[in-house]
Amino acid sequence: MSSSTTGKPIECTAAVAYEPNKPLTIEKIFVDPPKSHEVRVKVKYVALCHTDAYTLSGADPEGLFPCVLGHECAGIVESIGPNVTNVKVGDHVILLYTAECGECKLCKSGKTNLCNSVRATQGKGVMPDGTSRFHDKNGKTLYHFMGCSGFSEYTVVADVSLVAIDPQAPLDKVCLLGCGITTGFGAAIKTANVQKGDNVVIFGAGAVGLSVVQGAKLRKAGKIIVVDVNANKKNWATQFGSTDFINPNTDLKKGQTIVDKIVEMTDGGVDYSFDCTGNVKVMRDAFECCHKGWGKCVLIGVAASGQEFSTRPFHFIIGKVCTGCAFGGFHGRSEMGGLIKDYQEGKLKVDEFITHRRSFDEINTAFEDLHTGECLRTVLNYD
Ligand SMILES: NC(=O)C1=CN([C@@H]2O[C@H](COP(=O)(O)OP(=O)(O)OC[C@H]3O[C@@H](n4cnc5c(N)ncnc54)[C@H](OP(=O)(O)O)[C@@H]3O)[C@@H](O)[C@H]2O)C=CC1
Ligand SMILES: N[C@@H](CCC(=O)N[C@@H](CSC=O)C(=O)NCC(=O)O)C(=O)O
Ligand SMILES: [Zn+2]
Ligand SMILES: [Zn+2]
Repeated sequence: MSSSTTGKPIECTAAVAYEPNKPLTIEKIFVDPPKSHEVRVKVKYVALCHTDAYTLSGADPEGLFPCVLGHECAGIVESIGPNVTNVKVGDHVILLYTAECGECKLCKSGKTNLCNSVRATQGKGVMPDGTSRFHDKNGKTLYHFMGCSGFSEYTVVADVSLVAIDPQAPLDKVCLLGCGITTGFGAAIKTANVQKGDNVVIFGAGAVGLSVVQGAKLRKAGKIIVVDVNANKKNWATQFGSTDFINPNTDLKKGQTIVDKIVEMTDGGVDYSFDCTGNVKVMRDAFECCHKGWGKCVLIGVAASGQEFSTRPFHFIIGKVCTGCAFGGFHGRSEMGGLIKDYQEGKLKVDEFITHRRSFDEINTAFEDLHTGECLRTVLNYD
C-alpha cells in the first residue's frame, strides 16, 4: 500500500526540547522518510513518563539538545523503508525503547531483555546509520530520543524498536504499555519473580511503583508495603493492591528509620524490595531492608547524572542481592502481545493509570501535571 506521503518528508507538529529545563517549543518540523530497516509511524497517543522530565531537566548524561522527547506511545505505521518485514503500512504499533533484534549477543543469551542492536546510536540521539530524520524549519537537525521520539506527530524508528499489536486494542490506553506499567509489572513478575506469600516493599507510588504493586498482588504476595512521601498516594496504593502504606515523613517513631520499620513489619526484612523513585538514598534503604540470606532489591528508578548508590558491603556478605531492570525485563517484540491480551482479559490494569488527558498542544502543562503529586499518567492526543 502506498500513500501520498510515502518516500517524502512530512511536515507535522512536534514539541521540541531546544534547551534543558525550558518549556518545549510546539512547532512544525520535517520528518524524513524511513531508510533501510526503518519505519515511519503516525503517533496517535503519547504519555509523559518521569524519564522524559528527567532528560528535559538536563540531569541525563545521555540528554542531547535540541531533541524530540517522548517514549510511551502508540501509533499507526505510515510507511516502511526497504528490508522491513516485521510490520506493514496501517499496522497499529507500540514503540519500544528497549529494542529486540533477536540476533545480537544479548538477545541470543536468553538471559536479558537488553539488546545491543541499536542501543549505541540510540544513546547518541540518531538512527542506526548515524543520522537524524528530524529537522526544524531552519534546517537544524533535531536529535531522536530513546529510539522513539513520540513528541512528534510522525516519527521514524528502527524496525527492531516497534511491535505490531492487535488493532482492537485501544491505542489511547495501551500506549502506556510502552513504558511505566510494563516496567513495574515486569520488575515484579519477571525480574523478582515474586511468589505467593513473599513480603515486598515498593518505594515510590508513581505509575512504575503501582505497577510493581499490581504484579505482586497478581502473584499473591504476603505483605505489599508501599513507601511514599506523598500521603495522597495511599489511596492509589490500596486500590492497586497494597496491604500497608508508610509515609516516612510522618509514620516513623522517634529515632526509627524506614529500614527499622520495614524489618520490624516483616520479621527480619522483605523478600523483595523495589526502588521506583530514582533517589539514591532511597535505593540504599531499599537494599538494606532486604532479608538476610536471600532478600533481593530491584532498582528501577533512574538516578541523575553523577549520583551514586552506596551501602555497607556487609549487606552483600550476608546474602542480600541487588539488581535492576529496564522495561521490566520484557522482550518488547515477543512479549507485548501477551501484555495486551492480559489487559484485554482484565488481568492487567491500564486505564486506572490515566489520571489526565490533554491535547498535544498542552504538553507543557502536562509536564507541570507530573509535579503536582496527583498525576500518574497524562495521555496526550494529536487529534
Ligand atoms: N528502569 C526503567 O526501565 C524505568 C525507570 N523509570 C524510572 O522510574 C522512576 C519512577 O517513575 P514514575 O513512576 O513515572 O515516577 P513518579 O514520580 O510518578 O513516581 C515516583 C514516586 O516516588 C515518590 N518519592 C519521591 N521521593 C521519595 C522518597 N524519598 N521516598 C518515597 N517516595 C518518594 C514521588 O513522590 P512525589 O511525587 O511527591 O515526588 C512519587 O510518588 C523514575 O525515576 C523513572 O525515571 C521509569 C520507567 C522505566
Ligand atoms: N540515559 C540514562 C539512563 C536512563 C535509563 O536508565 N533508562 C532506562 C529506561 S527509563 C524509562 O523511562 C533504561 O532502559 N535503561 C537501560 C538502557 O539501556 O538505557 C543514563 O545514561 O544514565
Ligand atoms: Zn519511561
Ligand atoms: Zn538484540
